[in-house]
Amino acid sequence: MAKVVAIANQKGGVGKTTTAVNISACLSYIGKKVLLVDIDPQGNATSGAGIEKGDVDECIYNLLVEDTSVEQVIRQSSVENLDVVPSTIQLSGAEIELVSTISREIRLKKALSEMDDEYDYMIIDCPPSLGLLTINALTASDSVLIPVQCEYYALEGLSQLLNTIRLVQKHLNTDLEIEGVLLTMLDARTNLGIQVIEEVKKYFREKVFETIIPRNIRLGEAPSYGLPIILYDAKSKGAQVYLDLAKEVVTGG
Ligand SMILES: Nc1ncnc2c1ncn2[C@@H]1O[C@H](COP(=O)(O)OP(=O)(O)OP(=O)(O)O)[C@@H](O)[C@H]1O
Ligand SMILES: [Mg+2]
Repeated sequence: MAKVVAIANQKGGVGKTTTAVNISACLSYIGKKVLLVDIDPQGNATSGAGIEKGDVDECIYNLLVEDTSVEQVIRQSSVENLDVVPSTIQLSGAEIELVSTISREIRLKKALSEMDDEYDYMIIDCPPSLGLLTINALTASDSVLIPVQCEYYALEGLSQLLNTIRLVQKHLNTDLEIEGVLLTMLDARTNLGIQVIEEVKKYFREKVFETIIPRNIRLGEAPSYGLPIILYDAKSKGAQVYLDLAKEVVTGG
């Protein structure tokens, strides 16, 4: 049985995709079979995992809206043991098209359950919104990992996210848990970063991952080569911290 983890925060640019791609690659690196599911129309996780979006015929859109089987959509990535359900800009229309679809919130869950025995982990990269795509991700997941950027206003918007998680728990997925809160893009040279860490820990307590992701130039560069950090620069700080995070997730940290 695969463990399904959604990477979600409706705030843009907090490190969701960087985390989804790199935790997926690091889980594969330590021997797990992983499916990275891109449910963001921007398709950044797709290209970050080395898949050329222009070459994708059938993507997650077809799976959500047209009942295409997940097997038909899955692609191999540049990493051994890591497969991808790609997304393209086509998905941007899905939210509106799904509105009139029967069981619109459980489309992804149904599709992924077909592949449940094939993988150890499924990691879902969510878009920066709390619409039907993110609801589909939360409904399909066992847990949600929340990246929070170490900057001023870090906690802003999190109450809306927690509210959405509670609604999903109540109506669609009673078993959904919070995997943890991940602090990202820490600039250790500033006091602000330290303050944000304290603030987030005060609020989320033991739910905060021990691993903190620093700002690391190599992490920012890797996507333009279509490579996860563990392949782009295995010796970098970025590779080390995402490997630590993957281990924390596996051991239940
Ligand atoms: N730890 C890091 N160090 C340096 N750059 C980073 C780090 N994490 C993310 N970035 C860069 O910051 C930008 C935003 O990160 P990312 O795309 O992962 O965020 P996101 O939450 O997925 O954004 P969106 O909400 O648009 O989907 C990207 O250019 C990424 O390469
Ligand atoms: Mg993203």
